[in-house]
Amino acid sequence: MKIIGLTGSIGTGKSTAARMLARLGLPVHDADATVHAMFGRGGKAVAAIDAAFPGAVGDGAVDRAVLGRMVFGDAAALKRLEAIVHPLVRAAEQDFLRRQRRRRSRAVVLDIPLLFETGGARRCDVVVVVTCPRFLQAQRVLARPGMSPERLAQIRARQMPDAEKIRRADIVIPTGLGRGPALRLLKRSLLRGSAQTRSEARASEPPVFYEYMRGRVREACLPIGGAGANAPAETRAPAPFFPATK
Ligand SMILES: CC(C)(COP(=O)(O)OP(=O)(O)OC[C@H]1O[C@@H](n2cnc3c(N)ncnc32)[C@H](O)[C@@H]1O)[C@@H](O)C(=O)NCCC(=O)NCCS
Ligand SMILES: Nc1ncnc2c1ncn2[C@@H]1O[C@H](COP(=O)(O)OP(=O)(O)OP(=O)(O)O)[C@@H](O)[C@H]1O
Repeated sequence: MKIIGLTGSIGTGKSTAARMLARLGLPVHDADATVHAMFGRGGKAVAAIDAAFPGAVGDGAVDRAVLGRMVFGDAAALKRLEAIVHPLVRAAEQDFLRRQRRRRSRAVVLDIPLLFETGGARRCDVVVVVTCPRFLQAQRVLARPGMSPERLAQIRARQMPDAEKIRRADIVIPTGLGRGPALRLLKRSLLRGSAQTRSEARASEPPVFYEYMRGRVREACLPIGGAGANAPAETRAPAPFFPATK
């Protein structure tokens, strides 16, 4: 059974890509969703979070907004949280892999935001990284309720830089070109990649990926507007702006 790792920085399009892959018939394990489930009422992590982060649990469930405020700006607190959560996520992932092996699935997807940071790439046959330009990432994330430029900066500081993820990737999927192109690229490279070794997957990548990895395509994205003069500077497209493929 081929294990396809799917990762990318905050707001770069992991969940969207994972949904596309699920619709294509691949079983997907979503690490974020696992965390969210174990934080719900009766969830496996609630008691441990209550003990370690007083005030983060209310009505029998973890309040993720409150917990997020406690940890994203505090490296030591985040480490304590990860020490509680990551082993539980890993156990759930192993259950998933066992179930899929029993069902004789040929390929599965592990959607893990911190795949590289936690050494998870070693467990995968192929690693797919989704990416989009920084300003577009900021537009997407800052459109979420409760998000602020400060929170985004804190989370970015806790994640491996995009350029390093792209360097380590076997397959890179730019998501700034829209859903159609992302889906086409996923189909083309992954459905083949799921039956391939890592080096074969690298060799079969369409040229745009190589260009992207060499830094020759500065921003693979369509000129999407939306960030007006009063929007935070980081959400504005850098000028001059070149659409993909140059
Ligand atoms: C702090 C928590 C409660 C905030 O929950 P909330 O629903 O507000 O945010 P969400 O989970 O959707 O994450 C928002 C963004 O932060 C990123 N993020 C989450 N945890 C981490 C982390 N430990 N390090 C870096 N980035 C992180 C996510 O990948 C996502 O891009 C939650 O993210 C959490 O429990 N994180 C620790 C567990 C963890 O490491 N999860 C990552 C997948 S295993
Ligand atoms: N290929 C794409 N084309 C256009 N928009 C996209 C694409 N992929 C993602 N988006 C948009 O970007 C936003 C973030 O996407 P998504 O939630 O999939 O990111 P994520 O990486 O899972 O985020 P997080 O790390 O916070 O969980 C969403 O509004 C989504 O609709």
